[in-house]
This record gives sequence, structure tokens and C-alpha cells, in this order.
Amino acid sequence: MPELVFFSGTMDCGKSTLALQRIYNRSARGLQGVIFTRDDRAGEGKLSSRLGLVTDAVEAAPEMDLYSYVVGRMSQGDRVDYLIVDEAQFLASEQVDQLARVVDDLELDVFAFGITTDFRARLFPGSQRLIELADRIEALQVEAMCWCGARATHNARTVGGEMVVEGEQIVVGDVNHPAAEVGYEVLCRRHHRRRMTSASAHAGALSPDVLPVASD
Ligand SMILES: Nc1ncnc2c1ncn2[C@@H]1O[C@H](COP(=O)(O)OP(=O)(O)O)[C@@H](O)[C@H]1O
Ligand SMILES: Cc1cn([C@H]2C[C@H](O)[C@@H](COP(=O)(O)O)O2)c(=O)[nH]c1=O
Repeated sequence: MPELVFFSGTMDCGKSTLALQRIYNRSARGLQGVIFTRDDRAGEGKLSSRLGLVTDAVEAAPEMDLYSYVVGRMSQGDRVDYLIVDEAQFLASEQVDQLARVVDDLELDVFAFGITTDFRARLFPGSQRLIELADRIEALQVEAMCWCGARATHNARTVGGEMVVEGEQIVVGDVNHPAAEVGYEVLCRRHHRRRMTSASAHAGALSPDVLPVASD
């Protein structure tokens, strides 16, 4: 049975790497997929991983009908065995409905990869619709870690090094760029709630004010 599968996790947990591995393993067996992405850091029409691998992809623009695009490719005689969609959190919810239609009407597997929640710990529209419609949701095996050592479950945004909880939902950026105007850091829920990034935690640990003081 073909499936709509949502591989979800935080930033930097290996989603794009897994997408590229799936493409590689299928192409080694002669299978051809349509590879969609949206707003990848490497630029338009690219699917890239931090391990340095990159492949060409179709940019899933905001108004693009993904179902019609795939039907169009098949009508031209292109072989389409499956779909990969990276940065799926950025899709409009209608586009996720179109992916479900690809599974049900064209009987193709669709593998979507994306982060579940934004920097405010709110669902992205694309991720919300994937959670609603997916046959299966898979958590990535290589979890990213918070600075405290716990599993990272949340994405923090920093502006000028400070964690923020207000702003546009979509701002393309990366982790491990603390000096960048807009950067990201993965955190556990406890430290996301307390707005403690690795930088502010380090500053806090150095401050005698934050240490417990005995009253007698
Ligand atoms: N220099 C490196 N050596 C080994 N593994 C790395 C290196 N850089 C990144 N990685 C791995 O790549 C993962 C990020 O992969 P990527 O596919 O770009 O993540 P995502 O798409 O989820 O943001 C990291 O969690 C880490 O496991
Ligand atoms: C949390 C959050 C992230 N983004 C952007 C930042 C990156 O460009 C992508 C995530 O890519 P990755 O391959 O999973 O690292 O999403 C955003 O626009 N808004 C956010 O709140």
C-alpha cells in the first residue's frame, strides 16, 4: 500500500540526509522520484544536507499544485515512482492535501521531511496538515541534543545572539551561527520554556547571583 509518511524532528537532526539516502537507495534500484523542496538554505531548487550532499529538486512554490505537477510529468512520459518533499513544514496545508491525493489516486509513496514546530513552539501549517493526514509519522533516530545533554525537542531562534519568541514564522537560517543576525539553536522543552540557550546558560553559570544562597 502506498503511504504518506512524515519524517519529523527538530532542525539539525538529519532529515535532509535521510531524504538523500532514500533517493540514493531507490535510484540504485532504478527508481525515479520527483524531489520537491522549499526554501532550502543552499538556494532555490536544491535539497541539501549539512553533511555536504546536495541534489537538484523542484522548488514547491507557494501556489504550486503538487498533484497537477506530478500528473503533468507523468503525462509527458516521465517515470515517477515516488515523491520526496523536504522542508515540508513550509508547504501550504492545501499542498499537503495534494500530496495525500498523489498517494491515494496515483498510488505513489510520498516521503515528507520537516520540522514540526517553529521557534515559538507552534505547529507550522504544513506540519499540522501532515500530522492530520499522514499514514505514518516517524521520529528521526539520530536525535539532536540540547546543550544540557537532554534530547532536543524544540527550535529556538536567536536575533543578535538573544533568544526571541516574536517575529515572522519563516526566516531561513541555520544552527551554529551565533553571530548571524538570525540564528537557531535546538533545545529541550525545559530550556526552551526558560529561554536558556547555550550562550545565556553559560553566562548564568558564571553569575554568582543565580546560584542558590543558604539563608543561615
Ligand atoms: N561534520 C559532521 N560530521 C558528522 N556528522 C555531521 C557533521 N555535520 C553534520 N552532521 C550530522 O548531520 C546532521 C544534520 O543533518 P541534516 O540532514 O542537515 O539535518 P536536518 O535536515 O534535519 O536539519 C546532524 O545531526 C549530524 O548528525
Ligand atoms: C524553527 C524555525 C526554522 N525556520 C527555518 C530555518 C531553516 O531554514 C529551516 C529548517 O531547516 P532544517 O534543514 O530543518 O535545519 O526552517 C523557520 O523559518 N522558522 C522557524 O521558526
